[in-house]
Amino acid sequence: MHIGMVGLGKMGGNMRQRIEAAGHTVTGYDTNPEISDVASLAELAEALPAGSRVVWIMVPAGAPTLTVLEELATRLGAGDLVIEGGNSYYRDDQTNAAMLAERGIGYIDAGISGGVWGREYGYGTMVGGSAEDVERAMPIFDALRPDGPREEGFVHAGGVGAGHFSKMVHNGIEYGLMQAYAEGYEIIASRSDLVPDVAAVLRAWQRGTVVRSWLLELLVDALEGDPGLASVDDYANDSGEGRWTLEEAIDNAVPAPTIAAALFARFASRQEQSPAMKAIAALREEFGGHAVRRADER
Ligand SMILES: O=C(CO)[C@H](O)[C@H](O)COP(=O)(O)O
Repeated sequence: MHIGMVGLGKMGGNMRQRIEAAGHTVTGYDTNPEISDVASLAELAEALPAGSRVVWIMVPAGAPTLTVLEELATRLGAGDLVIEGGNSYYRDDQTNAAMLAERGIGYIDAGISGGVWGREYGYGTMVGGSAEDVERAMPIFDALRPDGPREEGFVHAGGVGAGHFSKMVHNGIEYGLMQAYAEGYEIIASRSDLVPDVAAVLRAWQRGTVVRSWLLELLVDALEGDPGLASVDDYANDSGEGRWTLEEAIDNAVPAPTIAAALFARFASRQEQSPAMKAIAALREEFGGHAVRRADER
């Protein structure tokens, strides 16, 4: 197949290489002219066969994705297909698909997991859209997914939105798993008098144990590269998927305390001081006369 790829950053650029390694042709567009094959989205559309163009969008979620979609709506036409591969909110997919459908342009939302390692190991791929559109793009999905049985690295999860919905929940789980490993790491590290090499314990968990996983391997790699994670600040950002997962849990009255705690722990990491903990310390003093550590005693 010959497809267009919009966004050639660390995800799109690597995905392009994996698609090409499988024998397909990719014409790429990026706002960075040094890595772009064409100068504009208009040129990208011209480089592909009209009426059967497939264009994969791999740019940051939100405004950048919407900007590309709005321009592609004017550059593509009936019979063409857009695959949106960023971490977009699944309800936005439904709006975007309706906007493109008015022009006869198909739409697939693709949740992609694999990070910077995906080029080598393949990308776990979750898609939403019509059976016809998904079938048409299947050679590309097959190129991207990990080697092995298709159903263990790819799913056509449902209609438009189902791919990004599945990826959103995947990322919510990611929050909870990372938080559990991080807390376990801190508890072991707090007893360096008893266990002097925390990384050795985590490394030993990589085989045979019930908590072995790729995230655990990555944590061991990080600790081996930077013992004690000395160069990393204790500040954790989030890109929105954990929040959306929790909004969905609330809307459907699904208890999700682990994912909620993991998200709130990230919020706490961004505070220099905690107004809530100040209030707790002040209240303990008010009702019980309990000692308060003053701000200048830090
Ligand atoms: O999709 C991913 C991994 O599966 C991204 O790395 C993820 O979006 C990072 O999310 P956050 O910034 O919220 O931790």
